[in-house]
Amino acid sequence: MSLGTAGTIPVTILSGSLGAGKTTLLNHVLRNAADRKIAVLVNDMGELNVDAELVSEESELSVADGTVAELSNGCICCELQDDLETAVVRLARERDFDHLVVEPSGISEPAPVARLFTGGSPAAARYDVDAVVAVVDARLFADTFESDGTPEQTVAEGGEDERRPLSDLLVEQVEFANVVVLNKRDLVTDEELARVESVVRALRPDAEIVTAEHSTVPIASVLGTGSFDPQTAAERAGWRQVLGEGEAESDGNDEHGHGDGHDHGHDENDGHAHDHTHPEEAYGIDSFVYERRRPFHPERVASVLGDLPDSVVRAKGSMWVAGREAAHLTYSQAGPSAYVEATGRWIASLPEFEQKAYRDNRSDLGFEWDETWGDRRTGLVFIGRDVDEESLSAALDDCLLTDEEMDAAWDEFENPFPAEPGERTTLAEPSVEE
Ligand SMILES: Nc1nc2c(ncn2[C@@H]2O[C@H](COP(=O)(O)OP(=O)(O)OP(=O)(O)O)[C@@H](O)[C@H]2O)c(=O)[nH]1
Repeated sequence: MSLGTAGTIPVTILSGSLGAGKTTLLNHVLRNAADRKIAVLVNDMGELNVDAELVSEESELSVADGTVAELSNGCICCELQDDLETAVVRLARERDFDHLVVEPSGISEPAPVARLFTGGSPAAARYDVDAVVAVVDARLFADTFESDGTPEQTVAEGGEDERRPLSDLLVEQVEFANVVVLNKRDLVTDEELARVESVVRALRPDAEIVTAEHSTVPIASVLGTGSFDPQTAAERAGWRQVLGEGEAESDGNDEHGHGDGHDHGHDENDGHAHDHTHPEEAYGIDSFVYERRRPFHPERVASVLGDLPDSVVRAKGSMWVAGREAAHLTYSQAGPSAYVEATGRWIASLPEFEQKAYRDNRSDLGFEWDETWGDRRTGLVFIGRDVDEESLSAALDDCLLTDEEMDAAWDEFENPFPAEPGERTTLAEPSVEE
C-alpha cells in the first residue's frame, strides 16, 4: 500500500458541474492507475449505476455483493448507504486499497466533503485529502463568464430540488480546488481558453491548471499531488488573497463570521480604496479593494451591488449597512448572480463582556478598532477584466450615508438586507432560460 502521511490513505475529491466530465475523468484515472488500487465512492445510488456501468466497460465487474463492487483492476465501487463518514471508515476497515476517489453527485460543494477528512474525525484518522479537483466544462465556463449573451444553462441542478445559479457553483468549486481541469478543450477557441484560464487563475491563484479533452489529464495531477491543505483551502481563494494582501501576518484564520480581519492601515473614518492590481497574476484580470468605515444606505447600495458592470467576474467581502447594526453582512457576486448573507454579528454589537472576551482572545483582529463603531466596516474585493475602478468606487461612495443621513434614524430606512445570521437576500439572479 502506498500510504499518505502518518499511514493515512490519500483521497482525491472530484467536483464539477453536471456533465463537466467527472465520470470521464474517473474512468481515465481507473484505466491508467497502473498497479495502484483505487477505491471509488459515489454518494448517489442512481449515479453509481451509471458510473459503475461506464467503469465496467473498461474492466469487468467481478464481484458485486450489493454494497461493494470490486472491479478486476482492483477498483472498488461503494455506494453510499451510510453517511459518507461511516462509509469511508468502513471502506478503510474492510478493503485494501491505495487511494480513494470521491465523486459526490448532484450539486456538490467540495468543502463539506473535504472537511469530513480533517479535524479529529474517525475518517481523518485514516485518510488525508490529497487533492480537490474541479472539473470545469470550458465551454460552459466561457459562456457563463465571458460571453455577452445569456448562456444556455444558468442554473445548476442536482437531485431533490437543488437549484443554484450556475456561476455561483462554478466559482465556489474553483476557489476551493487545488487542481482545476479545464475540460472540453475541443469546444473552445484558443482565445476563449486563454480567457477562461485567466479567470480561473484570478479565482484561485495557486491552483494547478490542466487543460484536457475528454478529461485526459496526467494521472500525477490528480493522484498524489499532496498539495491540498484543508486548513487553508478557504483562505486561498483569489478574493481573500487580494483582501489580505499587505497584512498577511495579521490575517489568521477568519472563518468566525465576525469579519474578514484586515487592516489596510490608513484612514479610519471614510477610508479610501486600497488600490492595487495584479496583471502579472491574472493575464488581464485585475482586482481592487474598496474599503470604507462609513455605513451604506441600504437601498442605494442594494441597487448598485445588484447591478454590477459585466466586467466584474467575482466580488466578495464584508459590508456595513445602516439599520443592520448587529448583522455582519457578507456580499458574494459571481457573474450574473449576487446575494448578501448575514454571516455573523459585528463584535461591537455584542454585550460589553463578550466584546472584551472576544477581543482579548483575538489580538490579531487585523484592523483597528474604531472608538465609536468598533469593527463595523466595509471591505469588498472586485475581480474582473478592465473594471472601471474609478466609476465603481464613485458609485459605491454615493451609497455611503451623507452627513445628514448619519444623524437620521437608520431604522427608518427601507432595508432589504438580512438581519439574522444565516439569512440571505438575493440581489441579482441570472435570467433562467429552460
Ligand atoms: N466534446 C467533449 N465532450 C466531452 C469531453 N469530456 C466529456 N465529454 C462528454 O460530456 C458528457 C458528460 O461527461 P461525464 O464524464 O459524464 O460528466 P460528469 O461530470 O460525470 O457528469 P454528471 O455525473 O452527470 O455530473 C459525456 O457525454 C462525455 O462524453 C470533452 O473534452 N469534449
